[in-house]
Amino acid sequence: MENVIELHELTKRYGARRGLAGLTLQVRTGEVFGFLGPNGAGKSTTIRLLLDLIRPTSGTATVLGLSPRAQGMELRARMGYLAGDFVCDGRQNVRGYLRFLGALRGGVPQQHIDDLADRLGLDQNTRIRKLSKGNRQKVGLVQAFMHRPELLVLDEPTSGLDPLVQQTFLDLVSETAAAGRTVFMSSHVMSEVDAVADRVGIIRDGRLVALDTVAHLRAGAVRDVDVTFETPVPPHAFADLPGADRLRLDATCTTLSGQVIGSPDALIKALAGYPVTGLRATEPALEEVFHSYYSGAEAAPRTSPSTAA
Ligand SMILES: Nc1ncnc2c1ncn2[C@@H]1O[C@H](COP(=O)(O)OP(=O)(O)OP(=O)(O)O)[C@@H](O)[C@H]1O
Repeated sequence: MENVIELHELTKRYGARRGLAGLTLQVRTGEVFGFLGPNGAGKSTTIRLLLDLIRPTSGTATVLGLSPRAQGMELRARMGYLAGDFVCDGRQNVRGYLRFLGALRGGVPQQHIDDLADRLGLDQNTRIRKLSKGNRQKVGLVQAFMHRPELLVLDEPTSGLDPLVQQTFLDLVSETAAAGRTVFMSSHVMSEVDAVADRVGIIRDGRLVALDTVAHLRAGAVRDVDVTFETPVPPHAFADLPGADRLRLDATCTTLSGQVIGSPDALIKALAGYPVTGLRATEPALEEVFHSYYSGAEAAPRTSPSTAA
């Protein structure tokens, strides 16, 4: 199966409100797909439609080759799901609750549960209602991963988790993908999507506004650079570089500063002809690329006030 999720012209209206407006999207087997978008964009609506928790107004969704509506039971056994508003029965302790869910899924080895709980730092002896928000979220993560499903659908999975646990979560996602399984996760945290996703879809007002590989998005991202030279370089030394209008040589011709879009390869090769004493380059600001989609602009490079070198 090439595509684990296939959405075709999926539309959901809530009365007069629009939840989704004709979403067409494919998620490939074995990829980590990051689903991004501002508040109210339609991420949770999409995810609920995948699980048949709500029904579309029109359009179709196919998950693992099955219909969420007609084959929901089979589908849920093969999926792991973490809801954005994960709630669980507060009376049980964590171990009892996870065992119960494992039994519902046809039996999950206790070792899987214990390993996940240990890695996430979740005490299974605590009563669920006594858990903090972050620890409840860990319960949600364990139950989503514990049966090693073919497809994980995670709605805002790191909400409430501290940075160390977030990193453990990212490791779990990477290991899942390495094992050939698929992860579809919504997120507001661009850095985590940047860290683990193969592809990113950005949704706004119920529509897909961008769909690309993270590598490709990064190729259009901006780096700030500063270079200092031991002796002055010719005033037009870098004027022929692609994007040279974003680079500025100072009056003494000993400092070059500005921005590079995408690969810095051409700049590095041009610098090799001169005595460089200092070089600073920031990580590509992928967040800016995302934000340009969020706010409605195309992913155009930001405009620069700098003058040509
Ligand atoms: N049960 C509902 N009744 C009415 N409108 C709804 C309902 N659920 C969602 N909506 C509307 O549908 C749109 C999409 O909401 P959705 O929850 O899918 O967005 P989201 O991208 O998950 O947002 P967030 O990041 O805030 O969780 C919003 O305008 C929201 O107000």
